[in-house]
Amino acid sequence: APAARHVPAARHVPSAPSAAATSRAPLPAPHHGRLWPLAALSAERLATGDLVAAAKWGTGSPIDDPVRERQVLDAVAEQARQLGADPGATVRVFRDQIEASKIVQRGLHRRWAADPAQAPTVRPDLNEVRKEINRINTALVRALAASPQARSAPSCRPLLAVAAARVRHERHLDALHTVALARSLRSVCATPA
Ligand SMILES: C=C(O[C@@H]1C=C(C(=O)O)C=C[C@H]1O)C(=O)O
Repeated sequence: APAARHVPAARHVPSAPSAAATSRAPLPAPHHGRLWPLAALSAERLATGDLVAAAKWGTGSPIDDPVRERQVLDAVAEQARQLGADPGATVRVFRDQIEASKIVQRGLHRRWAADPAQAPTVRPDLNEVRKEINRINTALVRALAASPQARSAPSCRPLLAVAAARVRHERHLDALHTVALARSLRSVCATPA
């Protein structure tokens, strides 16, 4: 039939894709590969919560610092924009990251108040710890910007749960940090729970 000449051959023969058709085909998304850095970086960020808790312990400085939180959220929104990522989704994840850090800090302060022998004897410099947090924040924004498909896929929740479990074992997280890790990852998946 003459009309058939105008139809690309590859459409007629899907079982024999040309090299061009193969390169056009979307690669299977390495979803778990995109999600586990989010769990790993979240755990790394939570570990800084221990240092922040120690920096604030015995100083009278409150755990909640709304001015610093605003700076963090504004900075990550701007970084997301520069990467062409969704600033709203990025901010949602970081609100959870901040809540999770405060869960760790409150938990440790409770622990240290109940058993002063466990309290830290050296006080880290909060400004230095925040520089480290800023580095982790930037890495986390990049990991979020690299993972929109993995985060909107139906597989996001199970794969993220597997990644979090792996991180928990690798880092030997205690109950407090395990709860905080789950809190930190609450908004990572775009799909309903
Ligand atoms: C980590 C800190 O404690 C809290 C948690 C924050 C965060 O996770 O970025 C920011 C401010 C504080 O409310 C801090 O003071 O730096």
